[in-house]
Amino acid sequence: AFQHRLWPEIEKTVKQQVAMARMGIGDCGSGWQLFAEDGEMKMYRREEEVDGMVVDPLKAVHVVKGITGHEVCHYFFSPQYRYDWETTLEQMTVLETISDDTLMFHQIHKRIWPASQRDVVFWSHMRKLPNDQDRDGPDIWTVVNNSTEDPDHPANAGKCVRIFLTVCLLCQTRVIPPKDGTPLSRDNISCKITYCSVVNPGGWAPASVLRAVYKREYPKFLKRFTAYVKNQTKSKPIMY
Ligand SMILES: O=S(=O)(CCO)c1ccc(-c2ccc(C3CCCC3)c([C@@H]3C[C@@H]3c3ccccn3)c2)cc1
Repeated sequence: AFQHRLWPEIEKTVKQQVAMARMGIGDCGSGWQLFAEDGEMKMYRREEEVDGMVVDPLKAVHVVKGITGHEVCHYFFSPQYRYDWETTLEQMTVLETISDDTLMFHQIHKRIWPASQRDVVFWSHMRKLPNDQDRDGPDIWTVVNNSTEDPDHPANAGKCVRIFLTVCLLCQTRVIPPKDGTPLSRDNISCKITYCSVVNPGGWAPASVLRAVYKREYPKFLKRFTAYVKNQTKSKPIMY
């Protein structure tokens, strides 16, 4: 197939991000601190600063009943649903369709007072991965979003401060077949979701403000997004 200029970077980043997402939280010595918990959802962060800016890596793990990893990645990747679940989104543009599983986006996010408004340009790639731990287990699905440059959208040219991010959504479907051999239903499936993100806010913003934004927005985002996928899929055939 035709090699897009970004392909080597996409390959490398996906492998790297998937490997990191699969690593557990490790013991508390690993610097991950639990900062939000809601039922099956657990959110961890590491406090890190680059050039005095908060870039706290985030790792969330969640188990959601009744949906598959393919369905979670489909609704996360596909642009047509994004305004339904991404509450901080003010504008989203698909800049390039690199392939049917790889897009380039420009997004302007709502201003979060007192920080100035932010925008981001990133490529987004969705992929099914072989389940190398359990050969005949269900596949693993992932979406990786990674900031990139676009000559038509230079950073900090307009009113927005350009942010930089790397995001990995890794989903593992679990199937527990019913004892009595009846056909599988959504009651027999669940999805283990690992969401990793590192957001560099671009321009300086007070650490206390950013950490408050992260603490509020990330749990809200993951709960809202997973509830959205459950609602969208509940009366549709299971997409494995
Ligand atoms: O997973 S994605 O690729 C989904 C596609 O949309 C993605 C996730 C998060 C962001 C994002 C962009 C800007 C900001 C801030 C930084 C300073 C002021 C605005 C934030 C802060 C962390 C808070 C936040 C967290 C989660 C959701 C929305 N807001 C997050 C962008 C994309």
